[in-house]
Amino acid sequence: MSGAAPLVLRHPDAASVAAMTAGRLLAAVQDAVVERGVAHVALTGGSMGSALVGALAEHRQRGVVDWSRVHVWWGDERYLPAGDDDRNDTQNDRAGLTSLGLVPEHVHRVAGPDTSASAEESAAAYERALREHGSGLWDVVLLGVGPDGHVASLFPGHPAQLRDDALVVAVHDSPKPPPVRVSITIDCLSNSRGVWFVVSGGDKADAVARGVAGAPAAESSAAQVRGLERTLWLVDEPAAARLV
Ligand SMILES: O=C(O)[C@H](O)[C@@H](O)[C@H](O)[C@H](O)COP(=O)(O)O
Repeated sequence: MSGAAPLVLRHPDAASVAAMTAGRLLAAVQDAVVERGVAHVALTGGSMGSALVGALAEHRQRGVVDWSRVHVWWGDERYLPAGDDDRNDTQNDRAGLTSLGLVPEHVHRVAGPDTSASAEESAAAYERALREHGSGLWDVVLLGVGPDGHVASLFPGHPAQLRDDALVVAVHDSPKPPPVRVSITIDCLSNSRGVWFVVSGGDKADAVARGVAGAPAAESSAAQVRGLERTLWLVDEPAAARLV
């Protein structure tokens, strides 16, 4: 398994994971903007994804970042109309994303059925946007982790999990509702300086242990993703319960 070995950072609870990750992300984004003039971050859905955005929006030091130079993307999106309550970007917006000072053109949203004919068409469009507006290397990819070890919309044992013929794929019959999604692939997620897993809750303890240990793909999508420079597992104590 190539990439940086996982580094586990334990926190007392979910709020602490979100707050500490927000501080780390501000620093990483500031470094990227100062060093390279731009930062590309892939956000995650789920409760920890929105908790992180909320912590960013409330962070007293959020103003240190020139947000006009930051591009945000989503590691996955539910294939639902723009503004739908169950979309990851809608939930992130409501958590405070739109208060950061991002340039709307740098907030790269996945097309839903209201602006695309299919999830496949939406995935192809998102891939084109990545190739055209991305930097070829993520600065930070943020990933929540499901109890089954899924990340983004890549589920162990699902046909889309190990697709390596595209950067972005359509996902049907998702075990986690809603059933149709668009997801960045494992290879593309791994093409990042940093991959940061943000995980809380005892129901994730097995998934965290398998992810950190490098379990096979049939048991863990998380274990297949590592950053080129850093792989961080930002977890609370309940989620760390099965770590040796
Ligand atoms: O679209 C999604 O559902 C998310 O991207 C998904 O991958 C999420 O990150 C995990 O299911 C963890 O979700 P929680 O943090 O809510 O447990």
